[in-house]
Parts: sequence; structure tokens; C-alpha cells
Amino acid sequence: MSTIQTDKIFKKQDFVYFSMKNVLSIILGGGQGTRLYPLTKLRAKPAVPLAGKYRLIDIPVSNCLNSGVDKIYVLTQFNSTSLNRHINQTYRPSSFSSGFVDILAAQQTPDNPGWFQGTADAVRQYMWLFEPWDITEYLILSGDHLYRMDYSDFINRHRDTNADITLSVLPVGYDVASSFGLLKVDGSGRVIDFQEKPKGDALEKMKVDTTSLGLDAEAAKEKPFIASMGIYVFKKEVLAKMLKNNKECTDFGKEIIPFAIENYNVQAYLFDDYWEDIGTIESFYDANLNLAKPNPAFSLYKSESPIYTRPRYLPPSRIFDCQIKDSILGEGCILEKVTVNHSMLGLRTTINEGSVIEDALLMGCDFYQKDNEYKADIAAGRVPMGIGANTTIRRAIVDKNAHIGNNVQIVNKDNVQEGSFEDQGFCIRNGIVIVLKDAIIPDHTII
Ligand SMILES: Nc1ncnc2c1ncn2[C@@H]1O[C@H](COP(=O)(O)OP(=O)(O)O[C@H]2O[C@H](CO)[C@@H](O)[C@H](O)[C@H]2O)[C@@H](O)[C@H]1O
Repeated sequence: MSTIQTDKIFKKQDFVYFSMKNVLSIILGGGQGTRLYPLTKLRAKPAVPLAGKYRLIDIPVSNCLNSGVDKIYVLTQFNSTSLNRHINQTYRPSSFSSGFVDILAAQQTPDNPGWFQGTADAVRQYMWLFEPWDITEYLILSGDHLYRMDYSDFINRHRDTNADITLSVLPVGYDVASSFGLLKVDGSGRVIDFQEKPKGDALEKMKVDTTSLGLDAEAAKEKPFIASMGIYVFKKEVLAKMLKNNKECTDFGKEIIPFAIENYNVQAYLFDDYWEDIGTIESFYDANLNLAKPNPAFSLYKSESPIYTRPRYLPPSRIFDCQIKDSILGEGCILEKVTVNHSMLGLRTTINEGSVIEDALLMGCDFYQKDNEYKADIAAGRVPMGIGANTTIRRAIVDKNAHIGNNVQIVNKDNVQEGSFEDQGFCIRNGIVIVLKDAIIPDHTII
């Protein structure tokens, strides 16, 4: 590489690094949390445990930090203890940094009587706090996506095209198209049409030739739609103006973006890596278990862009005489004579002799049960914390701190698709059994 090119690259990097300081990131942490219920029964959505040791919020926050964006607000409908504890114990900027990760929960004020009414309303309610920042762009992110993105590329494309708003987009197929905002772009990348979650004829009308995005003919046939990923870069003054002048608009996808394409320079930024919206029980379960497959589409093991989370100083996992295949184990697990197949076992999971875990996501425990409490439980005939002996768990999510007895079967034996049995400690969503946090499932139970 010649000296001139090297100089250019260095200058560009310096500029990019410096200019990411001019970005304020706002992470939409979730509304009422109905789609991930019951995982959001006792915690705010950003605090839902992910991939054996992380929480949902770690994904966008890590992407921000790895991209040089260090001013981060997380908007959430309610403030849970687990979210506060996690953020406070994980993201502590040094005293020399201007960075922070702050949680902003919906609150009652004289102007706003209640909950956030939608994504744009959530941002509007805190504009008084965002506007005084001396920044040039807002980066609006979702709290329930699994992906790794260098936002500096996204922001630089926004700046290079002098866009008012830039949407990150990717091609999708018929199977998922109508659950996304779909768009059309012109030859310069400008968005010229946008429909939020169109169906039927309206969906057909959003079909485009995605070879223009660089897909080969076969891939373009499989993915003939361009979908919005629901993440946006806004020029600072454009967002302020739009939210101020369009008080009736409460949602980005339904109102703000469709309105903007008529009136502003809205550009598309093509993202061509793994990305998944994991905001429903089914997609959340699939994405977690996909990580446990050989050659997963999303890798947790990239040291150049790590996913950060709370350091816990846990002991290593202890595995004694087990058969384990295609699985991920968090730290501090204790497994004895068990079979585990294609599963994700979270921190401090304990499983006793003879149990079989298959296609399951066990979130583990927040603490180890003390010896004297364990003995007292056994002596009194109560179920101790963890998974008992000779128990089978298949196609299920077990939330944290569950007490699951001996000879239990969690296999959805009646093939129920949807059901709430909260008084018995579980729910079923999309045929996936979810054992609630802290639930007690007695010996010999069959679900
Ligand atoms: N009241 C509230 N307060 C705080 N946070 C809230 C909130 N309501 C929702 N959120 C959060 O905002 C993000 C977007 O959620 P939405 O439910 O509004 O949109 P959806 O994901 O359906 O579509 C959007 O994302 C998809 C991509 O997944 C796009 O295709 C589509 O155009 C776009 O509207 C999620 O992280 C959600 O948890």
C-alpha cells in the first residue's frame, strides 16, 4: 500500500472515530412486553437473559461501544431491578470518558399522563433530555435484535449521502415479508416508497428486483423484498422537527417513516450479515438454539467485536460422566450423568443424574442454593433449585431459578400450541413450554 493511501485511511479512521462522539444512541427497550411474555413477567424486556450469560440489551450496547458510540440511553416501559443492576454493574465508563449507558423509564409528567404510546412517542417524551446534547445525529436502535453491526459504516453512509434519515435494510423472502416495513429505493439508494407490514395486494406491490442490491438471480428470487430493520439514523434537527410538528405520530414504522419519505431525503443502508428480530418467543427460542448449532450464523466468539456483559467471577462448569452434543454451557454449571442435546444451558445450571435435556433453553440460576437450604428442602420434601434426577425437558424454555423435581417430563405431551397455566408455573407459546422464573414443578409432573 502506498504512503498516500495509508495517510488517507488513517485520516478517515481518525475522523470516523472522532465523529462517532457526535452521535447519541437511543435504544427502544420495549413496550408492554407482551410478545416475549412470560419472560417479561418480572423484568423489563432489555433484561431478558440471552445465550447462556448475556441479556438482550448487551447486543445493541456492545455494537455501540464497538463502533465508538458511547452515549447511550435505553428507553423502557418499566424499570426492573434486574435491568438496573445489570446496566449499573456492566457499563461503568471511566471518569475520563464522556460515555454512559442510562435507563429512561416511562413516567408520568404533567404533559404525558402515562405509558409511552409507541416507539416515536417514547423518544418524544424524552426529547427535553436529548436535545441539549451537542451532537449531530441520533442513532435509534431496537432492543430485541441479534446481530453484529459496525454502526460507523451506517452513520458514514448517512453523512456521505447528506441524508435526513437513513434506514438500515436487508432483503427478505415471502415467509417473513409482511412482518416488516418494506421499501423501494431508486438508483441512488433513496427510499421512494415505504409500507409498514403490508399484506395481500399491498405486499405484492412492494416486490422489487433485489439483484440491484447485489444478490444473484437465485437469491433475488428467494428474497424479493427490501425490509427495514427498524433501526435509523436521524439528523438531530430533523428528528426534533418531526416529533414536534407531528404530535399525532406515535410510531416510527407506522407513521414517522412513511411521512418522512414524502418530505425528506430518506436513504437506505444495506446490511448484508446475519440479523434476526428476536422479539417473539418463537424467534427468541430459535435464535438461542441456533447459536448451539455447528457453524452458527451469529458468532459469540469474535474477539475484535466482543459482546459485553456483567463480569461475575464464576467457577468453571463441572461435567461428570455426561453425554453432551451441539450445546452451549454458561459458566458455573454442575452436571452429573446427564444427556444434553442441542441445548443452551445458562449460568449455574445444575442437572441431576439420569436427566435428558433436548432442544431446550435453560436460563440457569442467579445464585447457588446454600447447602443448608438444599438439605432443608430435601428433608421437608420440597423441590430444591435446579433440575432434578431422571427428568426430561424437550423443546422448552426454563426461566431462571426454577425448581424442577425428579421424574418430571416437560415435553408438551398434548401438543398444546397456546396456553397459560401460571398457577402451575408454566405457559405454552407456539408449542414451546416456558417454565416461569422461580417456578416450582413437583416430582412426577408431566407437562
Ligand atoms: N412503547 C415503547 N417504548 C419503548 N420501546 C418500545 C415501545 N414499543 C415498542 N418498543 C420497542 O421498539 C422496537 C420496535 O418495536 P415495534 O413493536 O414498534 O416494531 P416492530 O418490531 O413490530 O417493527 C419495527 O421493526 C421492524 C424490524 O424488526 C421494521 O421492519 C418495522 O418497520 C418497524 O416498525 C422493539 O425493540 C420494541 O421492543
